[in-house]
Amino acid sequence: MRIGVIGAGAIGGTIAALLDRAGHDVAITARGEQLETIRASGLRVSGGWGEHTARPRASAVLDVPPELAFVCTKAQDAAGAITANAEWLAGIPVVIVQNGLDGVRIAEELLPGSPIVGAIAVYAASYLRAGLIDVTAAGPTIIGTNDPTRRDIAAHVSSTLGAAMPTQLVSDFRGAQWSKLIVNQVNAMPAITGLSAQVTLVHPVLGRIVTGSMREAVRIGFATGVRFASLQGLSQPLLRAFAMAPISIGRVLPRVMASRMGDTPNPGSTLQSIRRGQPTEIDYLNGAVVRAARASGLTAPINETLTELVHRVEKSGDFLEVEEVAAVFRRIN
Ligand SMILES: NC(=O)C1=CN([C@@H]2O[C@H](COP(=O)(O)OP(=O)(O)OC[C@H]3O[C@@H](n4cnc5c(N)ncnc54)[C@H](OP(=O)(O)O)[C@@H]3O)[C@@H](O)[C@H]2O)C=CC1
Ligand SMILES: CC(C)(CO)C(=O)C(=O)O
Repeated sequence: MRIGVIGAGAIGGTIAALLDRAGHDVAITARGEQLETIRASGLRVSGGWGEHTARPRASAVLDVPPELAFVCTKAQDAAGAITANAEWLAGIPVVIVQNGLDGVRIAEELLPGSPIVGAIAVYAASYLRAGLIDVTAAGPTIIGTNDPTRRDIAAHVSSTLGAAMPTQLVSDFRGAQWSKLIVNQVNAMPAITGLSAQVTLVHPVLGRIVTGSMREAVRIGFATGVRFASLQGLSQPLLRAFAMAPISIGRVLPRVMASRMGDTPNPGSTLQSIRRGQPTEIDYLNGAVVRAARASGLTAPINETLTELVHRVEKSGDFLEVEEVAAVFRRIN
């Protein structure tokens, strides 16, 4: 099948390389050094699913019509990337592989004639340098749609991608997005401190703050009627217990999440953006929790503060020491 992958970073690069290995005719879009390198020496993926170097067709915007496309940019770049490729995306199934809550809705607004399918990566990948991606923890890609008339297209996407890497089809995509949003509470602290997700989750001070932000996000989800999907060890009953238990017991969950991440230090996709001097996706992660809270007349002070601190590091380029982070959170408690 002719498959377009828009944005060949950590996730798009993995999807493109593995679809190529599965025998598909893959065209990618990329920019700058990434585009030059992939054109010159291909796209190499290593780690969780083995080694493969793909030599996909590579351009700044698609220049051949795909039969299926994956949009794999960070949330803040998706609208621009979709608009730039709209000519070739019209009328074909478009899969939005993105964290946060808004990706599918925005794509549906931009591409009213295309069936949009949502995807959530439940694996971890690092964009090490141009043309080189490392899968640091393998896991499935969750595929779904909230539109019952699009379920057959979601199933088709799941079986196509499933021949290249593990997929899981879900009926409640919104519930899966919210569960992943809770997992993505692990992203902010590495971006603020420069430490790995594993280190921050088990850290006595930082891990307690992350536990607080996760509990805040879960409570807001419940208050706004979310039914959390079972994903990465999280489930509706577990999250209910997590939100209600004393924080000392709640601390167990981030520790379990850290152990599930394996030994390779996981910077998370947000710290990877900071390290490259790029804007982060934080307004679509902790920021999404803040917006959901406001829409229901609630507040999310921990998520709001984490969002502000990530923006501070984005601007200054300087990570915060643990004591500085602790002092900020003492002020809001
Ligand atoms: N990395 C991970 O482990 C995981 C990431 N995710 C999620 O997956 C999504 C993608 O993240 P990730 O792969 O890490 O992000 P990356 O930043 O590694 O990759 C995004 C790529 O999109 C490119 N891009 C942006 N705009 C355009 C455009 N208009 N045309 C062509 N290319 C473009 C970027 O290029 P440039 O560098 O030039 O900006 C970059 O190469 C995010 O929502 C993230 O939260 C989910 C689970 C795990
Ligand atoms: C869960 C995690 C941290 C995996 O890397 C992720 O989704 C991300 O990096 O955005």
